[in-house]
Amino acid sequence: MAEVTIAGLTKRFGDSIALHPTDLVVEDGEFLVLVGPSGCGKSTLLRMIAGLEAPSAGRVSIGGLDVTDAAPSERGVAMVFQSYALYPQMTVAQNIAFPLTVAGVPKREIADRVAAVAAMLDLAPLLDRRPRALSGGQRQRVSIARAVVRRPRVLLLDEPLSNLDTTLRARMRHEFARLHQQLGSTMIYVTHDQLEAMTLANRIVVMSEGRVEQIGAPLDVYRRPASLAVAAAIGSPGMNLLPVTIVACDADGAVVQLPGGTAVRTTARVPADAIGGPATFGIRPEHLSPAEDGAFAGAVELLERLGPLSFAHLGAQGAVGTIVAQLPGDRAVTLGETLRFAVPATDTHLFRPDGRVYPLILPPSSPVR
Ligand SMILES: Nc1ncnc2c1ncn2[C@@H]1O[C@H](COP(=O)(O)OP(=O)(O)OP(=O)(O)O)[C@@H](O)[C@H]1O
Repeated sequence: MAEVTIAGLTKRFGDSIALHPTDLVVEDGEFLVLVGPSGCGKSTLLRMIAGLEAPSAGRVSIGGLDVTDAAPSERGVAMVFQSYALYPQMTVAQNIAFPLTVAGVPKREIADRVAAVAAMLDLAPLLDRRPRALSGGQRQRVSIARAVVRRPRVLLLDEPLSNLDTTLRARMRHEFARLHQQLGSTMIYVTHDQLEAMTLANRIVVMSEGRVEQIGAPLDVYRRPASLAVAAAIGSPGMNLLPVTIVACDADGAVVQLPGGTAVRTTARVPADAIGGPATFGIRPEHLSPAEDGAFAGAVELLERLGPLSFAHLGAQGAVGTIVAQLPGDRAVTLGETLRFAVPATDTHLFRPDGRVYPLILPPSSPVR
């Protein structure tokens, strides 16, 4: 078993707090992704699990054993970093074998294990090469092979793809998904790339300013962000955000006034004392549906054609940045043209002034789309 449990884990650097007290249970065999903006504490949390950083408070257990005071080598974990420090004078096979050689594993077993890992990561034809004769993606695969050859109970990955180009990143994302299926080991993966988080994770942990903001399955977090910080971290292009005034709330939810004066319905439940007050209204680009008589209008300032779909950037009064609407790829659009969109109440989000989301009113029978 390699469940990872952290309890009250905290890290201070002098007067600043990199990680506020945090509790988290990573299930055995789970692929957990820590995501969030630069400086939010992802690497610090990972390094404390690895034993590379000592916590200021709190405990770390792996497989039911408290390892808080154990050396990194005694934890049964392996870590893959963004920069893959391979030994230049060694061949690929020797690089992969290195941790086993150091541990005194018999030569015959080393050869078998290196061959098995090389086959898993498509490195077999490259075993006799030196690192300088490899591409970036191949080098990163060697560093992953070197980590997994030890058969760690937990594999920790800190932005392992951030030095690679887009095509290689996509390919390596598939490799990680496959590797996880084959190894079945617990994986904790740090990234600031929400696409990696969405596609790889069993569960995402969204962090902001040294705190866990939300934990959940990728689609649940995408559909129901618990705060503005989560809405900003998950989704590309991001959620459209507009400052609004709450004008009413009835059994179906709150009605808000957009900066241009238009009233829009939401399914948010707000307390009576919030009526008349400010809030932040959110809607994702794919939920602004073109409609002649739609409540929301904006002039097209920029059009990004991606092929199957396009993103129209609209000038909109009071918006945080431009408003982005997703359109069919073949939709004819002229720059400067004003487009109108319906704003379906069930696809809206409403955030309190402190950034937390207002709860939603949904009839018990209605499925969460
Ligand atoms: N050794 C250190 N000494 C002082 N402050 C540190 C140290 N390491 C990290 N920090 C601070 O702790 C905070 C969290 O850093 P951390 O590296 O965990 O963030 P991150 O979310 O992994 O960011 P990134 O995506 O940029 O790697 C940051 O404010 C950082 O400046």
